[in-house]
Amino acid sequence: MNSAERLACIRLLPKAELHLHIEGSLEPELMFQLAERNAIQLPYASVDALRQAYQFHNLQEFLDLYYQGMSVLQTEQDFYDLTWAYLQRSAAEGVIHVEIFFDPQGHLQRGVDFSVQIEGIYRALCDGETQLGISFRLILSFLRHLSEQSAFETLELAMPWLNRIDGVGLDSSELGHPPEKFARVFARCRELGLRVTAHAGEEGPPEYVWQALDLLKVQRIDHGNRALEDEVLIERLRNEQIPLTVCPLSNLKLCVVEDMSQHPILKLLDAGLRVTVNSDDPAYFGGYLQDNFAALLAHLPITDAQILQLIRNSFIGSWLSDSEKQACLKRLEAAASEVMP
Ligand SMILES: Nc1ncnc2[nH]cnc12
Ligand SMILES: [Zn+2]
Repeated sequence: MNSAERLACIRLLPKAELHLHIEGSLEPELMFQLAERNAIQLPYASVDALRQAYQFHNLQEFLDLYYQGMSVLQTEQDFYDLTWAYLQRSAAEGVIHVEIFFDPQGHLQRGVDFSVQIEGIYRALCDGETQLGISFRLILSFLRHLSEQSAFETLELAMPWLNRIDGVGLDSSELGHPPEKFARVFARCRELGLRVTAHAGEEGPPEYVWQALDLLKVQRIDHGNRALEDEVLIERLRNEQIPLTVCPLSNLKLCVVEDMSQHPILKLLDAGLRVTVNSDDPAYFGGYLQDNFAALLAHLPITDAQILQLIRNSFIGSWLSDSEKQACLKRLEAAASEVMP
């Protein structure tokens, strides 16, 4: 099979996405529409001019535009439209389960209530479940460049909504904001029965991955690329089968890797780690899940068996119940035996 045929097969396989910032799925076209609807002036003349600006040399340069972009999200309907657009795209790519982050502090700082955010996102997720057959988990992500106190205040605001929130994450500027800064917040979240994950080892050193595991007691690591610099850490991740939510196009756009042919995903997989493929901020990084697989196929000697393992891992590493995982894996194997015999 050539790459186009293999990609067509991948599209037909049921998949899960575990690392997706809903604000990072805000396409320039929708950003302009929402800006007009809310009478907000964007500092770009056109959709094309905005897309042109998406050239980043590091995480911070991206984050500056990401926070600026989300300023158009004002009403419950805006959050609904954003989430619904992501779910429709994902359904078209064979995604059947999503675990998405939202960044409440990025909206609270602009005066948008927690209730506005979660009502819109959650209504779209429920519609996605009934109309598109996509199950979901929702993850509240704390911004690590803000204080521990701000994270605690955000958690307080989330308390009335905990029945809709499955877990918490940690994102934003990694360097200089080690996981240990949030050890007490995460301890409280775990006490509340929330699942926990954290971005670590994207730009930050292996030490941040250790801290995420030992101090935050995370069940997953978002990114984790730099774990490869520490053999003992790799052994720990392998022994405990900690899922890594790897994001190839994100890593390329943020210069975490120089070239897709140098992406460490196959090394991580060959080391026996529970690696998954994800799109992170697809509107900013050049594509959704399918585009990430396309990039891997185009630049790495990835086998069908490795592709299947990555997709299996997306269900195994998810926060679905064991019986839900088994059902998804069964669906995957049935589809695989038809399209990838
Ligand atoms: N890739 C990323 N790393 C850290 N914080 C983020 N927020 C949105 N995308 C992010
Ligand atoms: Zn991320």
